Amino acid sequence: MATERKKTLTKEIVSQASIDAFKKLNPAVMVKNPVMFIVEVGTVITLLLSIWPDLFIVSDVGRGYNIAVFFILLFTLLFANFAEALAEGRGKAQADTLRKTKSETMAKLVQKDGSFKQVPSTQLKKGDIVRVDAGEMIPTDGEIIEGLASIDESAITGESAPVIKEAGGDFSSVTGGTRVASDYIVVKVMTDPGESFLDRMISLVEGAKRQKTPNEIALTTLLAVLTLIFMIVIITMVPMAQYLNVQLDLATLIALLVCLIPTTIGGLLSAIGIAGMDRVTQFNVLAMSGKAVEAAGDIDTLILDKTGTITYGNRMASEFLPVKGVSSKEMTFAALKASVKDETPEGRSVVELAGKLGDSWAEDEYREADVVEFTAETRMSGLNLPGGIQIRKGAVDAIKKHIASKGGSIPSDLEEIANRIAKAGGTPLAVAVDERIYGVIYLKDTVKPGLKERFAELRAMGIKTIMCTGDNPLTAATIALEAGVDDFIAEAKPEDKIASIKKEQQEGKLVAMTGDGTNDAPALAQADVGLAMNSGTMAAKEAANMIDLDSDPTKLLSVVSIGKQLLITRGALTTFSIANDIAKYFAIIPAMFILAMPQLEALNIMNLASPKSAILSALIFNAVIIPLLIPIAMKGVKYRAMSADRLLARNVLIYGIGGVIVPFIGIKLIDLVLYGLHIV
Ligand SMILES: Nc1ncnc2c1ncn2[C@@H]1O[C@H](COP(=O)(O)OP(=O)(O)OP(=O)(O)O)[C@@H](O)[C@H]1O
Ligand SMILES: [K+]
Ligand SMILES: [Mg+2]
Repeated sequence: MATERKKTLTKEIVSQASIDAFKKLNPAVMVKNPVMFIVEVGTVITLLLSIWPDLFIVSDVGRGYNIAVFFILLFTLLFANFAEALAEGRGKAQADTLRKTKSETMAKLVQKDGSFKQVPSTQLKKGDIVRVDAGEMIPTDGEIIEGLASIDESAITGESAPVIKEAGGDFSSVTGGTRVASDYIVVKVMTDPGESFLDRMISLVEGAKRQKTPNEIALTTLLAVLTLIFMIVIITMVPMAQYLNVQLDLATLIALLVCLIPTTIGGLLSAIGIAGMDRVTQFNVLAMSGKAVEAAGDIDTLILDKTGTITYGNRMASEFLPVKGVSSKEMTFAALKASVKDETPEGRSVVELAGKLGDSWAEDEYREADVVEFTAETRMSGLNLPGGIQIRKGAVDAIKKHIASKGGSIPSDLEEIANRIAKAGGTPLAVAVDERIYGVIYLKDTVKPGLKERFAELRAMGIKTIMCTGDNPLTAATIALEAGVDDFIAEAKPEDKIASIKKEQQEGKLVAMTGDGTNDAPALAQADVGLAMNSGTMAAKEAANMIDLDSDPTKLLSVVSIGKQLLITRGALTTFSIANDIAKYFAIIPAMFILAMPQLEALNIMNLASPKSAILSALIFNAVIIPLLIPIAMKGVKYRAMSADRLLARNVLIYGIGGVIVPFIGIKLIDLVLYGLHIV
């Protein structure tokens, strides 16, 4: 499981990011980031001043100073753009690989008369029927309507072991770009050109449609307001300086402004978000939005579907258990009759087991029968024969109700047999012909390994796990115990799954849901974080805002950590950035005004070489801190499982106090170097 894709930063990614850093200087792109846009405006003005030093007002600072400020500002912009481009780089590289998978294939379109016509895969529309044989690539997304095959999904999941897919049930969806390894399948196309899973995956990993999350928008607004406030502060300094007879030329004012506005977080903000999304992808989880990843960081409750999520979901008939007074043979035949037209994997497994026990059926006998298909609502399936005979199998309580409504009696040992199966974690299905119950089918399923430990970790993070299943309470209790969830809800219909999510949400909790079935789709859509298993149905995958390519429900643990890490990283670097700006203020102002106001000497703890040196040193520090923080922005601040309050206190301490101290040291060092080299 959990195959972590190891794709580190390659030389190509770094060199591409260097080129992109220049491309991103385009003001139309830049304007989306107000803080850095102000820096860009300042850069342009200092460029003009480098050419015509007296363009706006007569100044005696000299061309060299203007040129120095211009270059430092330009590098500030390039460093910020580089951070963003680097964060985007891995996704872009991955998108290129996926695009190769998408290369044009020919598909065998099934015609009305049953013959095939070769058409390019890009021309397939919703509703088309195609046949795919062993060795061929599945041309686009769809659902298997005939056949059973092993599918190599490595192109998408990176997992080399093939998976079995078959018509009917929760394992019938196939993805374009994967390959049929053995046998053949007939597939009904479910997406129009350009809307396939692979298309969505490509635009996701390359961040083409990346939207700012509400948190990011709020922070961007805050940063813009801070920028405005600092602009006012700088403008009011002009009359003050005039009064004190201190010369404040334009380049100095721009440099001061850039030092004071939150350029560090302004420059790294989008890189932090993109890197967070990318880290989720490295865990083989596709997140449809950054908002979902952030929500994962704050999840209180996790609701899980049982079959196909906690268990593997290949519920197979393993035994037929007749009630008293019914022979084994009669029971087997009743189970077979109830399942001959049931196309779900459960139904087919009953037919298979009956076959092994020597029973078979004649197609003709059931030609006229009405099929009663299984639904999660009725929790029954079966046949209505022409003579009026009703054959049913289904959840024991559902069959009991059905029999009671027909005036039949319940065999005395039914409960005991069903409970025995349920206590072993199996699913009992009662079988009835008209008003008589014949016995119970024992459906076996296997719990996925390693869940208990992972659920315990979620518990340590303060996340409650609830299993929600359509199965009976006894089976649910057994599986819940085996899997180690905190709580369970049994005999749940699709609307009960939604209701349980809404209930938690109304208590102000953020809810995650993992599921795989079509009946989970509404709940996946309702949850704040909906994680669909890749093994599941198309409907589930479409409703969810995340898909786990490894179909491992505990993957949510990793997503939660990444979400928390993303929120913490953003908070930590914002704290650091603002603390930095305040420190810079105290470094520069005394140095600038010391000659005019010797009383400031007490504040001049840095003792910088000259006002110019103070400004240039602060500006250089302001620029280089961005690339120095890129690793933290990309990797994220390490998340430790501790209470939110303690975590906050810890980060304010490290990044707040660090943010004040680091610039003092950094600026002093740069000042010493500039002075030592006789630059200022
Ligand atoms: N083919 C079938 N025919 C008749 N009854 C079935 C069939 N498959 C399942 N059932 C019964 O219906 C119940 C609900 O099945 P379903 O697969 O919808 O569960 P669910 O709501 O998805 O929950 P989970 O997947 O967690 O078990 C099962 O527990 C079983 O008793
Ligand atoms: K700054
Ligand atoms: Mg299910």
